[in-house]
Amino acid sequence: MAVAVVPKIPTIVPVVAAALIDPAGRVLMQQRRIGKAHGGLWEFPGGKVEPGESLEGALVREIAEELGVVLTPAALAPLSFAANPGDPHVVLLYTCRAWTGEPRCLDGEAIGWFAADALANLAMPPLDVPLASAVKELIDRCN
Ligand SMILES: Nc1nc2c([nH]c(=O)n2[C@@H]2O[C@H](COP(=O)(O)OP(=O)(O)OP(=O)(O)O)[C@@H](O)[C@H]2O)c(=O)[nH]1
Repeated sequence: MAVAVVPKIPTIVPVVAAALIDPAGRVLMQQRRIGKAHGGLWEFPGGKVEPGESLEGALVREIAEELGVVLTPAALAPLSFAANPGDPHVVLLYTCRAWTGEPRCLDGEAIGWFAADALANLAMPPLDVPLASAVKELIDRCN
């Protein structure tokens, strides 16, 4: 009897990230520190979910660490996720339009606010390309 060979995949690493959208419809992006994986590329702020954390709890923690702002949990809305064969990371993207404080660059190389049309011009990790498109579509519909 033939036995199906199921290719093994690396253990999945869940990553939560946030598209902070301001009242003008601009999106906050963060440039990764030079020297890290994907260094110098622009991504959505966030990071890996730690054992025992909820997705939203991890996102609130990461955003506080990276930007010094407190996200309003009720304002977090799941938008999309992205994964690629061979890459263990799965990025789960939320949008958020309400937070407390002024975002500051505490962890990345730089942060910036970008119009939806400008997102496609940024150099990004591969997983962020479809996520940025989903954010642009949302903003084009809503703003
Ligand atoms: N935060 C974030 N990470 C992303 C995005 N897209 C993407 O491919 N990643 C990848 O997902 C992984 C997240 O790792 P991270 O380094 O930000 O997470 P962390 O803060 O928990 O990290 P640490 O373990 O290095 O301290 C990185 O390999 C990163 O390149 C994104 O939009 N946001």
